[in-house]
Amino acid sequence: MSALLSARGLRLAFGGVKAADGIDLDVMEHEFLAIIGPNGAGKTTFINMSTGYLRPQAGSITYDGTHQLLGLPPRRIVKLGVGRSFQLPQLFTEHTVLENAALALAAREGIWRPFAPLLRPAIRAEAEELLERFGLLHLADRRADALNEGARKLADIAMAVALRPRLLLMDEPTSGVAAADKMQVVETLVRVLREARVTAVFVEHDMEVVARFADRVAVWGQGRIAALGPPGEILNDPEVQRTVIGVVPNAVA
Ligand SMILES: Nc1ncnc2c1ncn2[C@@H]1O[C@H](COP(=O)(O)OP(=O)(O)OP(=O)(O)O)[C@@H](O)[C@H]1O
Repeated sequence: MSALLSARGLRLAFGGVKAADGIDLDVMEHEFLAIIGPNGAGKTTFINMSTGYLRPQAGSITYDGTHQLLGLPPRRIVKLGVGRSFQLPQLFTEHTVLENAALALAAREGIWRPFAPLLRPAIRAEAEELLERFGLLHLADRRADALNEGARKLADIAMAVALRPRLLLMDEPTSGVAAADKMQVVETLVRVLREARVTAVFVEHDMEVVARFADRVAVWGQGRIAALGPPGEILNDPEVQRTVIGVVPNAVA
């Protein structure tokens, strides 16, 4: 496996707060890498720096061996194959799930006229196929603001997947999802992303989700990576259990 994303020496301070204090990280092609850590550790900042939403004061982020991401605007980074989802889903709430999917596909194709996408049979068919993969086809005609949080999160990630990313960075893909729905959402995500051979980085506070989803776990603490390794090792590390505030990790097989 080779590194798809390589971060080196990332530094970013907001006043006296060091949100990134020397981040070195390789994300390996096809892996699912979880980022865990206490509130304010700099997890979202790393995603924001990798996707063009924040520019570090020092360091580099190389994508696919050749592309230097720093300084590129978010849209260019998406075009290179780096997608993201946000903690709060970014759907067009007054549109249906099918319209949202079609709009994402149309954006990928450079079609920006509102409503036109669904008039194109090829886009409509691809939108339906996308929703089918995410188990959302039965909700195609539902307005996005009428979905429960689990479906909303999946629909949001479906829009990111519509852009055909090679690397997808997800900020808390299960936050706000009812406990009863959480594992179903995770199972769907794992299946779709594995099938599409997408490399995934995701920030997560639920250690059960991390144990189920991650190949490796990176522990963030005060802008630094405090530990990195397989979930069985990291989640059972007493130091990690102590420092990842408010989380008592379940035993991992
Ligand atoms: N745009 C900004 N301006 C000022 N301070 C910021 C900005 N973005 C982040 N910070 C600060 O940087 C630190 C790291 O924030 P970040 O959101 O990356 O943490 P996090 O680990 O994602 O936390 P959480 O788990 O609560 O989402 C925090 O102290 C935060 O207040």
